[in-house]
Amino acid sequence: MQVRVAVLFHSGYGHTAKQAEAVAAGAQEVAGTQVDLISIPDLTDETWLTLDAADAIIFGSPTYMSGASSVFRGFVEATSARWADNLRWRDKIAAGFTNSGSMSGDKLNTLTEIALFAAQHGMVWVGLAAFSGWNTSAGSIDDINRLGSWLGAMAQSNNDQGPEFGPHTSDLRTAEALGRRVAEVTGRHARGRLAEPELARSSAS
Ligand SMILES: Cc1cc2nc3c(=O)[nH]c(=O)nc-3n(C[C@H](O)[C@H](O)[C@H](O)COP(=O)(O)O)c2cc1C
Repeated sequence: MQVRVAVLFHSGYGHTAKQAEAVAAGAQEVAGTQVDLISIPDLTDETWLTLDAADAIIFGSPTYMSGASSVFRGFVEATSARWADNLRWRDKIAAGFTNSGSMSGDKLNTLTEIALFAAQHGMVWVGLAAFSGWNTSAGSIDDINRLGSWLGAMAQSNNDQGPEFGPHTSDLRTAEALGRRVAEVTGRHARGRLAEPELARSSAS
């Protein structure tokens, strides 16, 4: 069966867009996954329907002033019509990613914002599930999850360099890992939902 994963993001200067492309590439590696990569300024009536049809949505925003960008927040508020429609996005898989200039830069707050937003929609949150890297004497800047996040994928891009130089390659591999994981979990979730009537029949008999 095919599952649909949408990657929905904002990027003011192109760095988070690169992270979003890596998330999408990771999801695309999982057989049976259709991936739609959607930038918030490009949202149309049609791409809103793509979000409605997705089995999973992975949300991404740069960290601006300790939280999601105002463009991303505008999108969050625009989803309230879906929320009011009896939680139209209930039970979709959700995940998140963010990128900022500093190693911390308070970007955990951005992921927390995104996770709470997904919870308000009744979505099912999927974290990174990858041990933190770069935190032992033998660790390396090239480790997966070098910034040590469980909630979602974090990336860092130098403030004085354009997106041709950042985010760091290990953060892009971490983003790919998030995309892969979400696609795999979404496949399992979708297959489980398909099997529900079958399971109900066998437990009733
Ligand atoms: C308005 C603004 C606020 C920012 N606030 C933070 C911040 O709180 N923490 C941080 O580490 N970097 C901060 N930055 C740096 C950005 O997160 C960083 O440049 C990032 O790579 C931008 O991603 P983008 O190119 O996708 O827009 C800020 C940048 C801008 C423009």
